[in-house]
Amino acid sequence: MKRIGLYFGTFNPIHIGHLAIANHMVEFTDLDEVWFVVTPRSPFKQKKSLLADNHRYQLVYEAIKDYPKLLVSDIEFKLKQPNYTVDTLIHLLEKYPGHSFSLLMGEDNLKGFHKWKNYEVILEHHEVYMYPRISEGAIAHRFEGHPKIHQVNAPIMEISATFIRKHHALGKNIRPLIPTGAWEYMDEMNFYRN
Ligand SMILES: Nc1ncnc2c1ncn2[C@@H]1O[C@H](COP(=O)(O)OP(=O)(O)OP(=O)(O)O)[C@@H](O)[C@H]1O
Ligand SMILES: O=C(O)c1ccc[n+]([C@@H]2O[C@H](COP(=O)([O-])O)[C@@H](O)[C@H]2O)c1
Repeated sequence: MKRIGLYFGTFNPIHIGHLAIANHMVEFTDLDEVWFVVTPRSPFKQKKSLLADNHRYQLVYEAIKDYPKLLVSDIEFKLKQPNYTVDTLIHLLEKYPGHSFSLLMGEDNLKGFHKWKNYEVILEHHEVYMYPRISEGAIAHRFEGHPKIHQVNAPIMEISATFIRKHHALGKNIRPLIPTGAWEYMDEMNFYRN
């Protein structure tokens, strides 16, 4: 049985913070692979300056192509929007009965996890690997010491895609924040210029 860690996100665009987390998880936990699941529409997010699904997918692909244990998935492209993780997990289990699927989640997202669709169902069937983020608020009591939620001491890199999009459009050099292959594609395609 292959142990897969799922890293859900819009990746608009992918940046070195995402890559560092995915790589840390696959190197320092029992996971065999991490799959970046590119989400067409996240339930709680506005569709602001969101690049087309295939372009965000390609950016992730370019960023991870030299990392054999990291993969990208388009499983959500054909599913109903907004994309609820519980529904995608059901789909993945049907498609890959021989794999086990865990979730990678930042501490910030765990703080809002009780608002996710059927989060109890997710926790019943899947492990969560939580990594630290600088954020406000507290983790809900019900998740503290939860047997399915594992804390991983991954490095904290406080970079956001919003910052990257904004400053790239203003003409700032944000190149070090984007993995090389993804940067080349983004630059060539003129993404987020205005
Ligand atoms: N610097 C970072 N370090 C670790 N995790 C991050 C970082 N930035 C975002 N994440 C997390 O990675 C996942 C995918 O990120 P996503 O692309 O959806 O959001 P984002 O990078 O915060 O983008 P935006 O600024 O457009 O909202 C989310 O769970 C998000 O919380
Ligand atoms: O299933 C849900 O109810 C749900 C609610 C919020 C977020 N998610 C997933 O978490 C991912 C990261 O969320 P966000 O809002 O930090 O970009 C997003 O791409 C979705 O796949 C899922």
